[in-house]
Amino acid sequence: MKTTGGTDDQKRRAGERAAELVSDGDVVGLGTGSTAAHAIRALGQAVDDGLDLRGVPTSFDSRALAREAGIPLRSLDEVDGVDLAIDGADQVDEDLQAIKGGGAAHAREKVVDAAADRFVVVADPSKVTEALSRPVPVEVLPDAHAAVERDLTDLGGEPTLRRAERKDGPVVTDNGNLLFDCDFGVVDDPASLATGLSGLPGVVEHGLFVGLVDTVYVGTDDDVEVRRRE
Ligand SMILES: O=C(CO)[C@H](O)[C@H](O)COP(=O)(O)O
Repeated sequence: MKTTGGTDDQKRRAGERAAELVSDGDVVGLGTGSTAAHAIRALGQAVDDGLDLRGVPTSFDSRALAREAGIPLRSLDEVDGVDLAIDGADQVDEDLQAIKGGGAAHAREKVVDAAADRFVVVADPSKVTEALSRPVPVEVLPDAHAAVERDLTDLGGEPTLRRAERKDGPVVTDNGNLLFDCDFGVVDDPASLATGLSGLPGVVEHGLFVGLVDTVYVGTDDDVEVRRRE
């Protein structure tokens, strides 16, 4: 369930500008998706030019891309901390609360992004909204999917099992789990919905990122707009 209302140029501007934040010696969380990919490629170029950094990938795809770009990689348990994480988002509101998981990678993304001293979202203008309203991705243990589906409905959502596009059957995440996209309409109180979702047995992780994002880089047609959490 990918959305991509913005242009590749807008995404590239955001990703490349965020990559400039990385300093020599940094450990960098490498996000997933088409916008974060621009940051990964720019970091690969910086490594080529002599920058010393280690990347912590958030998904199968970001690992493959970073490897191809020549970025030295580490897993989260091999580093003492993460200086900066750069990742995309499906929607981000005025308080820098975000919905992620369009690429089904939000569980690992949340672990890496939350571990970072600074978490920067890179986005195009189509991702910026007054209030979060996209369906929230919810990763679930396969054996629990029927029970979680009922619980999500009880929470006021309309869950849809995400199905694979080029295979019969559901999307299976990098962690071997299933995924619901759960429509809650406009999310008036993301923090309380996040608490409710985290409390459901069988839920591995949900795509609401509340209180985690420090800065958003929005690539426009000719510049990058920077939004910071107050
Ligand atoms: O959360 C994500 C993956 O799980 C992505 O960061 C999000 O879907 C944005 O992707 P893109 O930059 O391609 O629009």
